[in-house]
Amino acid sequence: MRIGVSLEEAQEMLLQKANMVEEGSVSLMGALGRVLSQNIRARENLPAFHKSPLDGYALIAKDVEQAKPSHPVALEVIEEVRAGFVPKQKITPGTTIKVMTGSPLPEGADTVIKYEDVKRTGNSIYLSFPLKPGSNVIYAGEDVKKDEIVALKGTVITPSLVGLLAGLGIAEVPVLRKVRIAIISTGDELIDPAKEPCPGKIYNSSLYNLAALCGELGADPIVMGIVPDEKELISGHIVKSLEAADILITTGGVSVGDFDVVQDALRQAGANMIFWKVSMKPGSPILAAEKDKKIIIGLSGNPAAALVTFDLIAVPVIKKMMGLNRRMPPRVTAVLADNFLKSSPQRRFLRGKLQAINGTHYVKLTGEQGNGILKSMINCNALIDVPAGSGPLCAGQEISAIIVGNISDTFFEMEKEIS
Ligand SMILES: Nc1nc2c(c(=O)[nH]1)N[C@H]1C(S)=C(S)[C@@H](COP(=O)(O)OP(=O)(O)OC[C@H]3O[C@@H](n4cnc5c(N)ncnc54)[C@H](O)[C@@H]3O)O[C@H]1N2
Ligand code: MOO
Repeated sequence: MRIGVSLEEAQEMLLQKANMVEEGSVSLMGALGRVLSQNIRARENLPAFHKSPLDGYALIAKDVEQAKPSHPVALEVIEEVRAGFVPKQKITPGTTIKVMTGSPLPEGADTVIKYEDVKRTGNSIYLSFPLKPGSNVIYAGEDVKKDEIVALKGTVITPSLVGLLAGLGIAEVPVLRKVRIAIISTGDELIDPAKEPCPGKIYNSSLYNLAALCGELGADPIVMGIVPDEKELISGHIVKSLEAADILITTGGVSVGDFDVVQDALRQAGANMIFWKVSMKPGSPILAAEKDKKIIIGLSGNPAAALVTFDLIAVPVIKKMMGLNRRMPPRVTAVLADNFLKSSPQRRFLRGKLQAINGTHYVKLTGEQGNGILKSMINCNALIDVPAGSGPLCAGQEISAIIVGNISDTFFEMEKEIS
């Protein structure tokens, strides 16, 4: 076991060990938010056939090249075709077919003119101006060409992709199975928020917060509940969790107190320790272990510390298991909007809100920064990365921040394929 690693070493060690879950498929209606396990290639052109974008008449442009108001050109209407039906006849010189918006372009036609621009008398229409060949035609493959890759494996299925796949006639989508994440909260002091308050006890906030974060990521949280600070009990829950889940997250009991027994419980459960303690604040006592190729991350009990380390260390691991190409949170350079008067002997992450004001990125602190403060996690979308050895920070200075949560990270980086 390594004791006292950098954040980047911790991330790298766990990413190397994380395994992607298996591939499956899902029907298109349930595909939103899932991760593609294969590139999606169009089997057909979209649209599949040339069609009319107007209610009008399909014709051969050459037939009307001499049309003028003083010498209108007449064409014979030989058929009418509605959207959803195929013309039975072919257009030959001197003829036209009445079409509706979305109708297939009749064979032989190269142009469409709208109803309002012709005069109809009986079975004839009269045009008083010429049209360029190809006017008012939607061509087959104009949107997507047959065999074109429309979505990359390792990306999340968005509502617009669901729409595009439907347009391409793809009803079953290859995706990775949802990652199952077991969550255990350790601590004699914890009670569920549904229980009556009790002297000395506190409500278990982290379990709810972490389960919500797992759900937001697109994973399935398996809530194992509260386990008292007893090695045997925790060890039993670790074994049970790993039978049901792909990865286990615990909170509490990772420091040096008499009842911080998670490390012993992991050993008793047969897990091998990977690291303990990361040089950062908050969340430094975090530990990681492995059993049967499954990763266990023990977050510190302090709620904000647990959440910050979950974002920075657990999320990239979970994203790799989910099959996502982009695992690491994006980083931005921004201007600090507030003073932060404490020095930072150790590397520190401050909770902030990234905003763009008149084209400049600013990060405003979201409130008190104590390791148990929950309120400043609300509205936190960025963690300011304060290097070890920094003095007080002043409003207006340039800082580096890591984007967390569900701000679309496509905003920060171009998508590329990872094979
Ligand atoms: N002698 C030392 N004491 C501590 C050190 C140290 O280096 N030497 N490190 C401190 C730091 S830093 C942290 S962080 C904490 C981490 O401790 P644990 O991971 O063992 O966490 P607990 O003691 O179990 O809990 C800490 C705190 O958080 C509350 N808590 C725990 N779980 C939850 C939950 N699910 N929901 C809400 N609140 C929770 C718990 O009641 C404690 O107040 O250790 C320091 N101590
Ligand atoms: O990890 Mo603790 O939250 O550094 O104070």
